[in-house]
Amino acid sequence: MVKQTIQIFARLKPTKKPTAVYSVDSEEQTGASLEFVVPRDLADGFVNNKRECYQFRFQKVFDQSVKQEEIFENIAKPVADSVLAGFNGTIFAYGQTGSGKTFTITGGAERYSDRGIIPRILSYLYERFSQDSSMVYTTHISYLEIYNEMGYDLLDSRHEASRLEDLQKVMIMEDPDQNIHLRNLSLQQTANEEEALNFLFLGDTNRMIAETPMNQASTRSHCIFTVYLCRREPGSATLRRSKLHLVDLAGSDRVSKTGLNGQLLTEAKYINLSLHYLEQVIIALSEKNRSHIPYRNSMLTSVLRDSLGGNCMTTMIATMAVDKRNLDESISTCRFAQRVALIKNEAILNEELDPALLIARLKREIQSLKEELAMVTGEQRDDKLTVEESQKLEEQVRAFLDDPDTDVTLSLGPDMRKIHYCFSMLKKMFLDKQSRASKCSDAQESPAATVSEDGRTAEVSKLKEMLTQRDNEISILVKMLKKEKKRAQDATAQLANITSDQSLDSQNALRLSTMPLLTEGSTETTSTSQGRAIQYMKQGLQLTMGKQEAFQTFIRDHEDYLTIEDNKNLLKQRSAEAKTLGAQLNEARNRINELKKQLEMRRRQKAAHGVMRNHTESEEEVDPLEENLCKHIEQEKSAYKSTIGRLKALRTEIEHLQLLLERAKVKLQRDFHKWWNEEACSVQNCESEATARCHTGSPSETLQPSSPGTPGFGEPDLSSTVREYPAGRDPSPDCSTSSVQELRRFIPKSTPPLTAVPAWHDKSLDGTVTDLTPSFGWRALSSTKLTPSSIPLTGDQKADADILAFVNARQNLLNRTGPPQQ
Ligand SMILES: Nc1ncnc2c1ncn2[C@@H]1O[C@H](COP(=O)(O)OP(=O)(O)OP(=O)(O)O)[C@@H](O)[C@H]1O
Repeated sequence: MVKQTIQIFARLKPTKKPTAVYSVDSEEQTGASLEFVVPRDLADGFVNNKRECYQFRFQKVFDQSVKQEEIFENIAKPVADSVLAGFNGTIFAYGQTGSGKTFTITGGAERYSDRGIIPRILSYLYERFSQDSSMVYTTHISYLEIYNEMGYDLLDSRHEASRLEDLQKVMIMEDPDQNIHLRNLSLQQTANEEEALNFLFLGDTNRMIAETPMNQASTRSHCIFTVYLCRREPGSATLRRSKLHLVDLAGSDRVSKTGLNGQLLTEAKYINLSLHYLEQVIIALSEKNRSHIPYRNSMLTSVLRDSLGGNCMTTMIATMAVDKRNLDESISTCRFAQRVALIKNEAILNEELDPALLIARLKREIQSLKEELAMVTGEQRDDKLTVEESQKLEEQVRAFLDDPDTDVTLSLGPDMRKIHYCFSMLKKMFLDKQSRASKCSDAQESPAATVSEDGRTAEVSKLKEMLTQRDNEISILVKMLKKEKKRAQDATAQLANITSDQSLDSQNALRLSTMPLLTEGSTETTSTSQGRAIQYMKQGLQLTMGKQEAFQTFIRDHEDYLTIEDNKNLLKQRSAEAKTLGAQLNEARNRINELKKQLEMRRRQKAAHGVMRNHTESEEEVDPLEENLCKHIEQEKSAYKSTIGRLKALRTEIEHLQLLLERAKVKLQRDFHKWWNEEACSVQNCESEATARCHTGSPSETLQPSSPGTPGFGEPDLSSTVREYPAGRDPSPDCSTSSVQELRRFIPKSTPPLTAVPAWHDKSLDGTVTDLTPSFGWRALSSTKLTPSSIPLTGDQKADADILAFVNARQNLLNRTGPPQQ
């Protein structure tokens, strides 16, 4: 890397006009200085009139008489040499219009000796190429014009024939490494000096020229002639690429002084703007600690990015006209150059490897290494393993995996092909195993095996419902158990209190006399409810064990239980009678048949005997045996008819009993269903009340009995109360169905109860007779003023006293509190 400030040179344009007072002090070692002396009377405007002497330092100052040859030798040739060495180089000319920039960079057209830097460098480069046969040089040329911030390719063949605005614009592209690339700028390869000069001529011809008042030969565009050089040693992959920018900038004249207008003023503004950005970049580069350099502000600075503060050895030629009238512009140019001189560049040798050559070299190296390896191992290796080698490796890998010894190794030798093959095999096996495992897990989580969330929820709610039902059943059964226990205790206590057989008989008599009988009214039910009950009975098998047990207990406590049992027994009895009658009938029929046979036999014997004797005589004779037989037959027939009549009546009675039983069963089921639901509601209410008490912080955690009107086993048993409480003390205003039913056990019906035997002759057979015991329902007791005479009594003294006491107590209570709600 070469660190170097931009080299600045000054070149003064020859003039025959009166010149400003200046002096050039050239010193070999430290460079040269250019000094302008400005008389006070001449100073005005731009020039600070307080100063008379302006001194500027340059690497070298080329006075008016210096020829192009010397410029090339001193300025261009060192740059060309560095480019040949592989560094980037830039030479740019800066100065006011007509100061000799183009003359310096390109040269004058009049004399061959006026050739400028470009043709001389081209000539020099090709000369050097020819002198250095150890290297292969390749050159390309581009010629870019920047006009009004637009880039044009001066080597475009269409340039001459087209207007400037119709030409394709050169675009600036920037890669991620911030390297600038110019799209639409042609790179022309030139094999020799002549080709290169032809392109230079083409570009110069195409160069946009517009006349201005200041200088008719002046250009208002920036032109960059670039030579791309590639140097390579034959057979070597190393390349050295370098480029040389030769830049002819537009005139640096101040717009105010040039007096331009219209289109030219616009151009001047662009030129000045472009140069202004160039100045900014140069100022930024010359200042220390400036991190941002505004290269992107203009196309010129973007293209010259490498040349200004980058990887380049840059040289500036400040061209000046030393006429008195151009003194201020010359001083301005010198000041600009002084800033440029502060910019440091870091040029590096642009050496790189040719990929194609590198590949070829590596291939050769691989081949030689293979040959060496074959010599050492004694075996020739191909790129791929043979089939036998692959199979052998697979066996080795399987043996390695199957070996339970964890320290086992897989010996493959120094052959990388085998190592790679084994690794790829292991990876494949691993991936296969992974994929199998994922398939298995997918199968386990298949939709068929997954119960849907909805299904689960429904199942859970169903189970919860069943759980609640079982809880209710358990609660009801527990209550029933308690009740049964209490009854048993009461019964035991009562038995203990009974002292005489008479009282025991009285109790039994009372029990029997108050036994409710199955009446037609009690079986009253609508067809709908009956249908439901029958349906319910049909579903009896579906009852839970707890409910079935409750049902059995309920039946035992039901008011119709004894009636049903009596009717059942009666039915059995009648069935047995019918069976007996049937047997009697059969026997009578047999006897009659037997008698008929005997009679027939006797008559045949008589007939046979009559044939032998006088027929008429025989007819007149009366046979006492025959008469006796006929008489017996008649008697048997009569008895037979009588038995048939009895059997028919019995069958009718049996059918009626069956009907009664069927109705009783229906009623029983209906009552049980109703009772069960009420009990379930009661349990739930108790639980919710207990929960509410818990939540409200009630001190009582005990489950309270059901409220009046709500049936439940927690209530006092009315039947036992009636027996145990003295007259006039009504234990409870309970109006529940169970209480009424209990009451019915102890109160006889207002009309004689229909016993099973006479009932089947009654018109209740058609089932239209209404309940014959309504006056003993709760409504009758609560709303009717009963007198002892209107109350049907049992005849038993103690039972009747209990009934009257209960009725009076109930009536007294009602008088105080009013009738209870149904
Ligand atoms: N050193 C020199 N020796 C002889 N002639 C010169 C010299 N420098 C410039 N000239 C002449 O001066 C005239 C103007 O020069 P040139 O065109 O090079 O100026 P310029 O700075 O390029 O102007 P512009 O800014 O307009 O391009 C030309 O005719 C050129 O031949």
